[in-house]
Order: sequence, then structure tokens, then C-alpha cells
Amino acid sequence: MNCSVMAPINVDNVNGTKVESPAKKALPEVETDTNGNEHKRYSYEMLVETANFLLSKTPVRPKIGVICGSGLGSYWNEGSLAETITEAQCIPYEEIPNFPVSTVEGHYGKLVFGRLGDIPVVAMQGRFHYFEGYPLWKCCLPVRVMKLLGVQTLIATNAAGGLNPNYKIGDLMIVKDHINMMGFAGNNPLHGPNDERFGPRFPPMNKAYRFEYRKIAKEVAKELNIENIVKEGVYTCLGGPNFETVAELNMLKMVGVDAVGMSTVHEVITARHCDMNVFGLSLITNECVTSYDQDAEANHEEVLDVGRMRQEILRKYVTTLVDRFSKVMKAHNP
Ligand SMILES: O=P(O)(O)O[C@H]1O[C@H](CO)[C@@H](O)[C@H]1O
Ligand code: HPA
Repeated sequence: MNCSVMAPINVDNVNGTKVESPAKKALPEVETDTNGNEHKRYSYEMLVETANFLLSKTPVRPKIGVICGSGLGSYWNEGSLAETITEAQCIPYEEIPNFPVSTVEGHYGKLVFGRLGDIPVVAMQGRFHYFEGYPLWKCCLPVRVMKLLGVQTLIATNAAGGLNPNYKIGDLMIVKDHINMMGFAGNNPLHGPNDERFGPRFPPMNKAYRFEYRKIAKEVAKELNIENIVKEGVYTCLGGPNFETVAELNMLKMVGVDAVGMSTVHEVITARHCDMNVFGLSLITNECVTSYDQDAEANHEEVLDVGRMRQEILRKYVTTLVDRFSKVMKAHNP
């Protein structure tokens, strides 16, 4: 494929308003995680460098970004959403300046630029999880890079355990809202000095998952004749990597959680902070074990099996949503 080198981005602020650059020295340079690994904090300028690198590698100018979770082919390629992307250009994470690398065994680690249907997109095939040892702000670095690339809408997908008794394995849950459990304990991707060039110190989160997109997703479910498997509910992220205890799951149920996972919430907070529109989608890959009488145990193999089982529907659903969301985006920003 022909890679034209486009003019590098030069932005004062991703949201278009001029703000003062915070003193660089206000940012702690290095953070040590619970395993003793050191993580160098990134600056706005470093992410601009990352975005300019990517823009120099591809002519694709995506307005929509997709994070492919465990159910959407972050562990396999054949038949996955990423494979559906046409005119694809794959850039491995290890080749991208300042990018973390996926450490989960079998997890892909690449950015895929190309088209879903007619729409230019960038997809993360493989995301970063807190349980890998990364601080949350580092897990979410790609979201900010997407913003700098020009992405306005983030579609964050995940595999999750179904806690709502009406959910069945293989159902899709449109994320209506989330509960930031890790945030309750003070662990938040926005923790630390705020760089106003990305967004405000105290961002609102009551409209985290765009109402218009959720409405469209329900309409599309009807059109595709999958409304019987499409639900809407509340997601929460725990730190992992262990699956939850019975008592933990019962507590989460009591506070209104419908599906449990180990990702997405921090990515969505980061995306909303820099004013991206968000759609969240969970694939219910297993039934949460909420009784001591049940013999079943959650396991990662089941998560992947259900992902493979549902990939065709997911691919069709997400591809159609990308098309519809882009029409809405054009209508708002002709
Ligand atoms: O959230 P995604 O990346 O889809 O993956 C989910 O599936 C894995 C557990 O099987 C965990 O990583 C959990 O977060
Ligand atoms: N719990 C947490 N994360 C998950 C689950 C679960 O049951 N299923 C897939 N990811």
C-alpha cells in the first residue's frame, strides 16, 4: 500500500481551545507499579510525536477508533473484526514510539488502520490491562493517541461475565453506564497532574456512553434481527487477573452491576476527558458464579471460545454501527 507522508499535526490543544502548557516538571517522571516495574510518564509532546509517527506511516485519517476486546479477536485473526478491515495497514505496538506492548500471552499487539465498510478507522487489536502491571494512565495512552490522530468516536468492546440473571452466554450488552470500582479506591487514569490540553481537571461522567449511539445500536440490533441477544446494562471493571469470588459478585449485583470485566472503564474515562464520544459493547462470555452450590468456574478459554462463536455477529454489528455512527458524526459536523 502507498504510504503518503502527510503534514504532521501541530496542535495546541486537542479540543481546539488555547491553554497554557503545564510546567513539564510538574509531572512525576517515573511511576513504580506494585511489581516494582518503572513506568515513564508521558507528556503531551511525546504523544504528539507518537501520533505524528503514525500519521507518517499511513494515509488513513480515522474518525472512529475501535478497541477490540477478548471477544473481538484480540487473541486471533481469522474472521476477526481486525481482519475485516480493508486496505489494512498493521503497525505492531513495539514499532510505535512511546507505546506500551501487550504482555498477555496470545494477545495481539497492533494498530490496524484501514476501512470498515467505507469508513476510515483505526483498531487496537490487543489492549493494555491493569493486571499486566501497567498503571491505568499507561493502559489508556492509546486513547489519547487516537484523539491526536483525529478520532472523535471510540467504540470500546470487551468480554465480560454476565451478572444479570437475564443474560445468557453469547448475549451482547450495550454499555449504558459503568461503575468505576477501581476509582473508588483512588485508582483512576486521570490521577496525577492534569494537562488541560487533553481536558479539564474535573470532567463530568454522567453522559459517558452517548445516548444517541445507544439508541442507534438498539435500532441496528432490530434491523439485523439480533435484538433477542442484545441487552443494555451497567459494566464494571475490577483489577483482575483473578476472576471474582462469589461474595464479590453478589456485592456487585446488589449495587446494580450487570456485567463484570477487567478493562474499558478507564479507557472510557480517558476518552470522555478529551471529549471523545463513546460507545461501549460487552460480549457476555460466561455466567458469573453467584452461588456456592454452583460447580462452574470462570476460565479464560471459555471467554475466547464464546468470542469465536459470536465473531460473525459481532463483526456485522460493529461494522454496521461504524457506518451509522459516521453518518451521525457527519450530520453534527458537516
Ligand atoms: O476486557 P477484555 O480485554 O475484552 O478481556 C476480558 O477477558 C479477560 C478474561 O478472560 C480479561 O482480560 C477481561 O478484561
Ligand atoms: N469476570 C471478569 N472479567 C471477565 C469475565 C468475568 O467473569 N469474563 C470475561 N472477562
